[in-house]
Amino acid sequence: MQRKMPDFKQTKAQLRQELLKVRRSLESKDIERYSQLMGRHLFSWLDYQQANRVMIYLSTPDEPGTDDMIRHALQHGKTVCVPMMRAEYGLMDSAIIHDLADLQPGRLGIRSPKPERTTILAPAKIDLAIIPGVAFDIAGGRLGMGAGYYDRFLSLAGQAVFLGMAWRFQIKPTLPQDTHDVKMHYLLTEDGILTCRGGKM
Ligand SMILES: Nc1nc2c(c(=O)[nH]1)N(C=O)[C@@H](CNc1ccc(C(=O)N[C@@H](CCC(=O)O)C(=O)O)cc1)CN2
Ligand SMILES: Nc1ncnc2c1ncn2[C@@H]1O[C@H](COP(=O)(O)OP(=O)(O)OP(=O)(O)O)[C@@H](O)[C@H]1O
Repeated sequence: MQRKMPDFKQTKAQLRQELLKVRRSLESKDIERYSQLMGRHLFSWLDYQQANRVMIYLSTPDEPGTDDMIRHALQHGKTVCVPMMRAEYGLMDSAIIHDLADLQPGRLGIRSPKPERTTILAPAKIDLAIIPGVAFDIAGGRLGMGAGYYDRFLSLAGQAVFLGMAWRFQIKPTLPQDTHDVKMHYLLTEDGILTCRGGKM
């Protein structure tokens, strides 16, 4: 007999599986087009324009692409940092990069900064964090890959505006939430930027 997960965890796991299946079925030309639109929404947003230190996730092929955002932020003189997973599962740092060439293939199919090319930025110094998700809800709730990397990390980034970034179909009215789940202030999709209920104004 299969061991039963608690209901809550099971609901999250099931939802994660369903949404990832849809995400992985997207066509690359749509991914490219929608990612470009998302870039345009971001670049014209005041919170982005005013941010000096920006943390941007390193996209996998089925996620909204962030390479153009990284290039744009670097060209505009911002300090850009990216997630660097530690050897201990569930823990990560933010590493400053100067170029997309500072990256290499990493664990879990996610690119990672080359350690010799990067320095760590304290999470408390980040102004804006652009965060991936498997799903978000309109109150800012987030469902991630299920390892708790971002929940742990963002609890240390108290200064930052949290911008969740996902395809429109990943935004749900409500998601199951744990007490440790960190809430997004805004969501970015191909349709634009949405302010989360109870988020920073
Ligand atoms: N681009 C990106 N970077 C990110 C995240 C993310 O969602 N997207 N994360 C968000 O928190 C963290 C990584 N979290 C992850 C946790 C588990 C799995 C995972 O189990 N993946 C595979 C197994 C892959 C393998 O073992 O090779 C799976 O989907 O089955 C992936 C990422 C930090 N960096
Ligand atoms: N701040 C935290 N402190 C301690 N444990 C945590 C914290 N955040 C998450 N966890 C634990 O990590 C595991 C995964 O959490 P959860 O399902 O919320 O991950 P997620 O948000 O989907 O993943 P990720 O952030 O990697 O995308 C859970 O067992 C959870 O209890």
